[in-house]
Amino acid sequence: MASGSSSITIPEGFTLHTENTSHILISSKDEAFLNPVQEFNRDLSVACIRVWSEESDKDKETKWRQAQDKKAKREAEADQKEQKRPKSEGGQPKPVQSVSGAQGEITLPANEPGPVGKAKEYRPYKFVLLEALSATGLRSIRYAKEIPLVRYVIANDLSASATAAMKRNVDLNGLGPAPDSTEEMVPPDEKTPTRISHGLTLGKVRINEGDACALMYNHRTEKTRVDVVDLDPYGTAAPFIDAAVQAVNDGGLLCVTCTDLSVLATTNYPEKCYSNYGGVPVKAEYCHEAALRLVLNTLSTSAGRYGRYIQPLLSLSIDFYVRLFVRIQSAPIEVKKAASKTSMYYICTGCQSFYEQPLGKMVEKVHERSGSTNRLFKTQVGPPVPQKCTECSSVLHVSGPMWSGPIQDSSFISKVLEHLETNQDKYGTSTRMKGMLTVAKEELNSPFYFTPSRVAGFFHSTCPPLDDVASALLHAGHDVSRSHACPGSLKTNATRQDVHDVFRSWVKKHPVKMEKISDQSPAYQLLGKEPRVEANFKRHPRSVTQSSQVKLVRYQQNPTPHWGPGSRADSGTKRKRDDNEEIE
Ligand SMILES: C[S@@+](CC[C@H](N)C(=O)[O-])C[C@H]1O[C@@H](n2cnc3c(N)ncnc32)[C@H](O)[C@@H]1O
Ligand SMILES: [Zn+2]
Repeated sequence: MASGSSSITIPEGFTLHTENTSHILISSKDEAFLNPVQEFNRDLSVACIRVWSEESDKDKETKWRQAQDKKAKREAEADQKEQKRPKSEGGQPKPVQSVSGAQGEITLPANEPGPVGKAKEYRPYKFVLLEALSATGLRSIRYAKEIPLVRYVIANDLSASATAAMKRNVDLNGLGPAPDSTEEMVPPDEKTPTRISHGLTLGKVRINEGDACALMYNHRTEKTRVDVVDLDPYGTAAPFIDAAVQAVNDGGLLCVTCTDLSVLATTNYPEKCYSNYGGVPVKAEYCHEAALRLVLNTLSTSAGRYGRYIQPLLSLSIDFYVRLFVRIQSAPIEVKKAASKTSMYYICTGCQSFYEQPLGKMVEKVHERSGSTNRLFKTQVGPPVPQKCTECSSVLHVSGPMWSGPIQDSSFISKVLEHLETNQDKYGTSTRMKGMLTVAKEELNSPFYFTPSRVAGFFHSTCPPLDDVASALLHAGHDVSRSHACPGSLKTNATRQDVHDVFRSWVKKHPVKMEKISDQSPAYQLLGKEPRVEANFKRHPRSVTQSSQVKLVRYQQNPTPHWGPGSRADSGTKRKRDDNEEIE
């Protein structure tokens, strides 16, 4: 077992790569893909899955204790009844004792243990994780070593050379089958159905060679579902999403990477974005947030087909990819709400104002007599805007449909930050993790961010300081936050007209040379309107938040030769590189 790299013998033709707790051998034949730059993605995933597992274990323990208390109470009541029955009917009075449970003081027969005494102690819930596209197995190995509640990880890859590398790496880290194990297959009572377990090794990381979708479809029944699915493909995760949303247990976690940002975050390939994600991308500075919302829309609509819905916990746009963590649950009423969390957006080609067109709405009606709430699901009125932008009269483009609901869960993110606070030394990229998570935690969930410099560009004006713009919006009664997706950006629940009014007020104090502005230009239209209220630029106390103090490291400071999503390894699955998978 490799506890420290010094004790490892490196075979000829291999080099040792160490990331955090784990070591892998890299063959000179380039047989499995590894992108060292993705250490941040793997660190973040270890932390998020760990926090998710500890939180879901706490929930399970609470439910278990409540069930124990209920059971004890039921048994106590049954015994009391028994005592009251006349002896002639076989009633047996018993001496009694009192114990405290969550339900208060419970009276139990003295010779029977109460909830505490009886308690088979609560055993923490150990979970199963499936990494559908594992390559060298580094990610799976780290999960198995660094997340205490992991029962086992199923590490899968289609490529024979990748699974050979994985086997070597799993053994190197001491996570393979026990040396005395004679079994070759996982027993049938395990989560893995026997029909797919052929060739699946035993141990804490169990290797499967096969197609990711076939494996996940084999885990879609309630009995065979796993707790966490991780998709970290080349390019898009789209082909794997239908299978993945079915393979996750209720309350389980789905982690998704997509590196095809030239599809998701530019308008160079709208047709491809539509076929992969069922939505059309945005041409505006907030394209990275739109990319997250497009992927969430795919997850939501795919889950909805199976009576399931998504709860986004953390959605990050990082370097050349997006990484999302969503909880999957089953509940018909929540599935019905999905259309009202989905919108098309009309995006102005002149000033990037956006106009939201939700696809559905939910109307709640409280029944007068019973007080019960009836929920009705309706279509939406539209369009939300005339044919031209009401701010600058430019043409509008349609984008979406995409997810318009919350993209961050601040209470989940706070827990990940708490975990990080006491475990900073456990992650090589903890400074960057803290920065991104702090901004994401405070991020407003309403779309979309803007940068004062870009808006100033539309006005042909000087650029007001970020804090001045934030203060003006706060004084006007709006909320503001930063966005993790773009340094120097602001999010607000104010409309673009409100934001533009702030700039119109700014321009009154910092005049623009109108002689240089054509009367046909968007700037002329923007400047031609009077602000409805004069902005107050005095520093607002809430303009300085925790996240304003974070220097956002959006791009890796020293891009290495591995920068970018990388190309496929020279394996059995090698195919021509898809130009759309890399963002320039
Ligand atoms: C980007 S790499 C995975 C990197 C890995 N998750 C990590 O963190 O190092 C993608 C892997 O997916 C595998 N792959 C591609 N298509 C697949 C499929 N349909 N089923 C299973 N594996 C597949 C490739 O062989 C490759 O090893
Ligand atoms: Zn406009």
